Amino acid sequence: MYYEEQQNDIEFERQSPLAYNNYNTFNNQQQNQTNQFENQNQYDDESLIIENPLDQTPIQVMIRVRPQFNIDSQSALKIVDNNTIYINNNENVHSFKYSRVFKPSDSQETIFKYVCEPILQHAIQGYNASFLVYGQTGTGKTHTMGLHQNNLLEEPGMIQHSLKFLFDHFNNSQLNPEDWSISLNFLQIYIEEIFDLLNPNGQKLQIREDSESNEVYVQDLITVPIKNIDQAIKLIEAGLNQRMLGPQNMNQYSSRSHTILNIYVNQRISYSEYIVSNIAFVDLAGSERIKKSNSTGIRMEEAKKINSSLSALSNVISLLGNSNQQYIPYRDSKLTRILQNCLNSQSKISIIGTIEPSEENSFETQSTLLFASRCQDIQFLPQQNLQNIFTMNSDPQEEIQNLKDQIKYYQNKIKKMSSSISSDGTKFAKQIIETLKKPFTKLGRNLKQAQKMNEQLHSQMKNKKNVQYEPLGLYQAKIPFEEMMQMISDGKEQEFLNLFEQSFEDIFQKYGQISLELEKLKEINLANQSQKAEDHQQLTSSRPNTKLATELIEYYSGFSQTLLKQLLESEQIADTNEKYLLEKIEEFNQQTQVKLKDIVKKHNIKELIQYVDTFNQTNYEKIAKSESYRVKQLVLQLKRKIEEIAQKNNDKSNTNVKDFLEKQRLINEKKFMIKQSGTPLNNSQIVVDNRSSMSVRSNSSSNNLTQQQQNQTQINSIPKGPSNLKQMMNDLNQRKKQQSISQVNENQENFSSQQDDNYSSNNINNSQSKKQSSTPIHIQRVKILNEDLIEKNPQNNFETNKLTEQNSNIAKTDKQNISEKKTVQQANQNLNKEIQFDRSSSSGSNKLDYNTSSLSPIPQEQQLNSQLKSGNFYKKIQKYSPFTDN
Ligand SMILES: Nc1ncnc2c1ncn2[C@@H]1O[C@H](COP(=O)(O)OP(=O)(O)OP(=O)(O)O)[C@@H](O)[C@H]1O
Repeated sequence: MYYEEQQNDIEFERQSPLAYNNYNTFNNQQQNQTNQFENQNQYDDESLIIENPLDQTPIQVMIRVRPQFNIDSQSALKIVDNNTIYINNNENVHSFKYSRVFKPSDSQETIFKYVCEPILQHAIQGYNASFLVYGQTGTGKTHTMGLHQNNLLEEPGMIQHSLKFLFDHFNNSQLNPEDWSISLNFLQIYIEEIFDLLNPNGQKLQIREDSESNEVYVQDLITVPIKNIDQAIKLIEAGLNQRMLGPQNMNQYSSRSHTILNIYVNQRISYSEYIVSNIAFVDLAGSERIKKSNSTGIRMEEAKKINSSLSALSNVISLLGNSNQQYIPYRDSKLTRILQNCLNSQSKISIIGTIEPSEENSFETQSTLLFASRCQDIQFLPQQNLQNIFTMNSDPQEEIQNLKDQIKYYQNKIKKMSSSISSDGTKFAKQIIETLKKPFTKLGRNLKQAQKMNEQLHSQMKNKKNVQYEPLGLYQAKIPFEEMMQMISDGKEQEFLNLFEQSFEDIFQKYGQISLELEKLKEINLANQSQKAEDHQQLTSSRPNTKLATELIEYYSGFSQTLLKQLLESEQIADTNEKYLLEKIEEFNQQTQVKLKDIVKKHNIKELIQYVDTFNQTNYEKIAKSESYRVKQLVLQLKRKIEEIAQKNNDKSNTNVKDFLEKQRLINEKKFMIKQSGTPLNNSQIVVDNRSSMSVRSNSSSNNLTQQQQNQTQINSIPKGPSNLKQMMNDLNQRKKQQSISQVNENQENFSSQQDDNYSSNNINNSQSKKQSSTPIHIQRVKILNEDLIEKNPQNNFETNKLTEQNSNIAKTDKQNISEKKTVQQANQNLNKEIQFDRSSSSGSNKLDYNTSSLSPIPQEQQLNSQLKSGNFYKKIQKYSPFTDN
């Protein structure tokens, strides 16, 4: 029964893709009456939210747009509403519709609420479910899943939220703890081989099928029962350490394998009955074009396998929705085979295509959008070619809003960062101690040796005559590491710093004492002429100074390297040039060593401590803040961009308004003049009253001359002389000319005279307005000769309107002309491309048999548009497979 309902849903969508919105709204209305899931009511305001997954289609396809990192690049995307997105792929603008389009500002929590929660509700009733993230490398698949190795708890994604949801659900349920359990396994498919991420011995695993239940399973894959979310996180963390990552041109930490985390929910529903549901979280490897990523060798092999398995996945998913399809090619790839239990029409499948806005990746973005469309098995909605209807981001307010959203997102990130700085501080202090432990212990050992040696010398001295010498005391220094650690754990940072400084000073004082003592011994020795040469030798070489100095330098460079490494790691996002980093480390080490050697030589403990302090402080601050600094910079840049856009918009609208008002004024005057005359200029005889009056007489009967000739004659017959109107017309002509020049300059447009001619012959109105506007008109006063004629004669009215129209054309800027020409040119180009494409294509069905030369520009454009509307154009785009490297 349920299956039948689902099939009906699918059929409905297939028959009427356009009605998808209505269907959802209708569906929501129905569900509102019988909504079993009270806790989902909070999303009722969103009309297209999945309210009750049981009544929905098995596949939900969504798009998540990542924030744009490269803000210098133009955005190729426009999110129209919760379901629609436009992409501008440089040639055309295409529209796509999905169950949901998530904006860059949508949080991880929002994704969980909309994508996972309804499906998990379904899963805990015993159904299988799968969540898949698909997209170009670096667009946020791993982020969406929450599988970034060091961020499992800091930026929880779908997995962490889902685990929490499941544990919360069962802990608060009526079920006895022994009647439910959750377990998980974690695997990766790398170059078509399966590896268990929870089993470090790295054996390749095989897929098997249970002969009785026909269930597919991975042999020897370890499934671990988990009691709480902490255990789960630890397991996932351990698994992620084994995941295949590869430095990829497009993403530094690119995942080169498909990763599948299976969560199994077991529930005992009666004395003898259990239900088990399998929820699969699939982080697909990043799709990429091999050419663009410059992959070679093993990377190329990886990329090929990734692309072919993604292709198989797309096939399987698109066939699932087809009720007539008997055979689903699960065996085409390991990915589809493993997911067989969750990828079927009885399970819930949720696919998120991840994309990013920048223009340079628009090709890949379009591939993801096409893949997603194909998966939802809903025919593409009629693809409007929106070219020249709107320009991407043409609305500055919208662009500003978009940037503001981004700022909000980054400001939240900064807030989070600053709250984590103090915990970073504790982490950092612990690291310092760990780093210090070794060199301090060594220093302690050195001191012991020095003390021993000193005692020896002391006894030697004692035996010598005339020597006045008292040893200074014990030199052994104990560093209270345990105590320090405790202080850090208790958050007593100040106390720790005091103790640290004190111990440090203590050890250096002792070091100083030894030096002093040895100096003294040396003096005595030298004073004692009887001292043998070898005694002297022994004394000098055994000075612990050198040893200590070396130790110190070693310790400091080790320590500083650790700091530097952290610093550079946090800066890596900003600069990933490895050579540059190595040089920086080298330079830094040299500087530190020189400085330290210098300090050690001087035995200046205070300076040394000071140096360490400032060094630590500046570096620590840098480490802790470099990331937030980067983000702050980004926010600043975004704000500047907003100002720029607002400024531009202001300037533009100001000039637009001024221009518009001026033009309006001139046009009105002209209209007024014509109205007063009652007869259009081009169809009347103008009688000039030399005593500053001019009469216009209807001339509809005297039509021997062509319209243009008449105009010209009439205009030429107007006596030249200064007047306001003349001035105005001249001004208008002048301004139009200037506007046209600047417009042309601005757009770098160069139309050949040939094109101009062609164009003007096809556009009489424009050519006339051009000619009229470029001819100075000298009118002093216009007098109506025959008012009645105009009122009574419809022909005259028509002509008046026509002239008014022509005159208003004068005020049309050349910009419009240019853009119209552009439309025509572009349409021509597109059509030519299409025709070429079709000629080279073997498929005859879409073949266009246009004779380009016989077509005037405007009909060509119409044909192209109708072709686009009928879907032919789109079908061709569909032929492109996102996985083949063209
Ligand atoms: N929605 C988002 N908001 C903020 N940052 C994001 C978002 N999506 C991705 N990122 C950041 O972008 C970078 C790349 O994301 P991620 O590694 O998740 O991409 P991916 O698609 O999994 O790439 P690959 O396929 O190469 O593994 C990461 O630093 C991640 O934190």
